[in-house]
Amino acid sequence: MGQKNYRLYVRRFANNVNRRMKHTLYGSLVQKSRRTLSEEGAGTMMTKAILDVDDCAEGMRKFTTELFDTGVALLAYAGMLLFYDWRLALISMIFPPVSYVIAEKMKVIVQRTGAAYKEQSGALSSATLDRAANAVTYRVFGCEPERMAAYEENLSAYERSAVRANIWSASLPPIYRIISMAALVFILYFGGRNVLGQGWTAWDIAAFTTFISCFTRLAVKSSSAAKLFNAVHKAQVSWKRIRPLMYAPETPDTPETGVPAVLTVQGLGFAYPGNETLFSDVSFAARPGQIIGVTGPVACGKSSLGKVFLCEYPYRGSIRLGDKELAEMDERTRLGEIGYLGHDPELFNDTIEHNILMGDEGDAWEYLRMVCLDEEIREMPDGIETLVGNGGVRLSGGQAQRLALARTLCHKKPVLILDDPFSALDRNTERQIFENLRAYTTDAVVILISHRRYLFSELEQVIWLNEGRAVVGTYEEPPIKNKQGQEV
Ligand SMILES: Nc1ncnc2c1ncn2[C@@H]1O[C@H](COP(=O)(O)OP(=O)(O)OP(=O)(O)O)[C@@H](O)[C@H]1O
Repeated sequence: MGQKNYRLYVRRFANNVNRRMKHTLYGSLVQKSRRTLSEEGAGTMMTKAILDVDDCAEGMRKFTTELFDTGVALLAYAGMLLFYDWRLALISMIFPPVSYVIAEKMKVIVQRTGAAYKEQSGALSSATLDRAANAVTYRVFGCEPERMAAYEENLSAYERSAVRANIWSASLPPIYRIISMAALVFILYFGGRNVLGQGWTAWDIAAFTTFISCFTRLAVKSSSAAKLFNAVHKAQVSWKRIRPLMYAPETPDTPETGVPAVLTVQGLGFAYPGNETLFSDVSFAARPGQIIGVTGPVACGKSSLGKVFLCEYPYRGSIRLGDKELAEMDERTRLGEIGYLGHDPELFNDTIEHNILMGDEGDAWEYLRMVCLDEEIREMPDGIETLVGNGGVRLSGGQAQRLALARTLCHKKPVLILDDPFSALDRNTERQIFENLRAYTTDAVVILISHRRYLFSELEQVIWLNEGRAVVGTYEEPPIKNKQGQEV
């Protein structure tokens, strides 16, 4: 009973450790930049890291349980054997360590096949995510058979690596046990001689059977010790791999929102690392309540100008909020100053309400009204409790876009960067939301990036970007010309 409780507690403890480690892991993966995640392959990274956490927790559990079970029992059995016939005991006890040494040598193969299996398992997760996310595109463009073949290849590679890894990890323990048990041949021979009175010690049949029984238990126990070493070693290797990810996220969930201040941009220039300058010498100032338009031809750098405010890459010149330089703020302060809505609505698979409030208290309807989405949501059978699906797949493009805007407005910051928030909307809806936006952001600077300009005549300032140059003025000012002298 006590033994059962002990095991139960250890298992519970290991489960808690596993859960906490995964919590930390998700936290630290979420903190990684979008660049790192896409370079390393989010699916592969997640799968490998999760399997590593499982191995660590399992190694720890086995170590804690078996150390008590196996260690104490082994000592007791060894003592008994030595008591009955120390010479025969020493001969018999050579075999279990031999099986350890062999297990140690074979570990390389077990680990190599195990690592290959994890690698394939990660690749399969990425391929599955890719197929699920792009299924419609593949069907529409008729690439389904090729993608299917590529997926099948991944699946076969996964099966092969799983079989290989399992064969090694499942077939070796019985072999170790056979090696440990090989000592029985000696026990039968020398023990028989003891019973006949010709051996090292005088035994009766009871001593003989007790010796065999003790040795059998010792061999069985020592094979669990070999398994234990394997599990602990596996845990060590896994721990080494995930250790860099095992730090608690530094950024708290909800940074405090900064106070409204004048935004002053001076001589701003930007280039992606290793690329040519995208734009330079952008200067403007904006007071809370102003909406600044950013426009220009395709790929001129509009979105990049918006992302500069996220400080993912260094910029030239200066962006000041009040008297504070953006690049010099710590991450937490900056998150409290800058709100950002990119092209991708980045909705998560939860209810409409949760997608807006993101765990905060508040009335989500207020923001749904602001983005003219309230009536459509009211007509849905589950209303504000409707689950939007991964990435908002159960909503139309325009609904997803407005929902993302509602979320950004719900978490208003002194500077709001909105990258093409109206691209999927009709003109009337766009105008209505624009008016609501203006009324709601009297205490914030809004940077409105868009290639649709008919609302721009109502903006205080417009930044025209083209071929690396920027002109800051109003909508009425003549547009800048490109290198061929044509108007943009
Ligand atoms: N992460 C990046 N690394 C390197 N170059 C990039 C990166 N992101 C964008 N670019 C390049 O920067 C240029 C400007 O891209 P950006 O998305 O800012 O343009 P845009 O004006 O917003 O375009 P659109 O009107 O199509 O939305 C493009 O040539 C693009 O290829």
